[in-house]
Amino acid sequence: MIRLQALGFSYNGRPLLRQLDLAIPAGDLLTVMGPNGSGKSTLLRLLRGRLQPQQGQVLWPEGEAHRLSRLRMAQLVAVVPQQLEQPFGFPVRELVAMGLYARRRALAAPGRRDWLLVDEALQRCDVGHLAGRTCARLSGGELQRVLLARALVQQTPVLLLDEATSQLDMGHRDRVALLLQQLCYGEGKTIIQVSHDLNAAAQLSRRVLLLSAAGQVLALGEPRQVLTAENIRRAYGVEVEILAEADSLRILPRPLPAWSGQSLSAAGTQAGSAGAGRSA
Ligand SMILES: Nc1ncnc2c1ncn2[C@@H]1O[C@H](COP(=O)(O)OP(=O)(O)OP(=O)(O)O)[C@@H](O)[C@H]1O
Repeated sequence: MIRLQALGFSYNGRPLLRQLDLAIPAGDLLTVMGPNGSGKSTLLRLLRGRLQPQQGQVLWPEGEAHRLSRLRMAQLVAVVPQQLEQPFGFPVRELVAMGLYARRRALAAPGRRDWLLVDEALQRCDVGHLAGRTCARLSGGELQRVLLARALVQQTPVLLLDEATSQLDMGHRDRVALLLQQLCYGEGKTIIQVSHDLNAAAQLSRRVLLLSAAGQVLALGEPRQVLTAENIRRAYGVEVEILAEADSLRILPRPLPAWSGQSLSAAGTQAGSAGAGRSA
């Protein structure tokens, strides 16, 4: 169980997350959603102790997140980032093997069992055929699957994904969605993901946390309770149609308005003006 208690955070005095209370039980599949700049990635950084809360706490069973060592945190949580900060010259198989280091005491070369683990993760993420390629030459979607494989090799109880499937084609997105469900519902991992994909969140998640543009909690709960037309309008300032059936929830965006010569500011489509809706 991870607990956020009255969590608050500001950048340069500009408040972002405020009074956030949240309990994340083991085995949760929580999707964090909200407009650009609402604090989703910041929340993930606070969760893994890379940022220190200015108010409140982020509590893991082992202690406050920002007080845990990097090694301890790497044994608890594997992160799939949006992208690599720098292009990597490593071969794919070696990058994935880096996920092993949180579990190994010495800097010894990986053994046979380690490489089996690496190859299994490569297969699960459908990047086995890329094992010998250089990371710097991968496409965006290929690299995202390689980074997911690295996270699997880390064998942590918790996975954090920051828009980790944003560059996948439809086929790979479905495949990774199934893999995430298997990891969570079949293998008991806790998954906390940031996503802009309302439909994937609706199908996959146990719970959704929807933030407002100002970084406050608009709604938290099961997808059906959170992903309502009203909440989506308040968060993003867009109109959607919700098709709710017994075993599925589909969110259909209304067609884009035709451009009729108005300026963007007059169209009022910015998420920052969430709640105002479209004036066009
Ligand atoms: N190091 C920083 N210093 C100052 N401001 C920052 C810093 N990092 C992020 N911000 C600002 O804080 C806000 C929240 O950023 P964050 O990356 O958490 O948003 P997000 O919800 O993940 O957005 P997106 O959907 O665009 O990925 C943004 O306005 C961003 O510009």
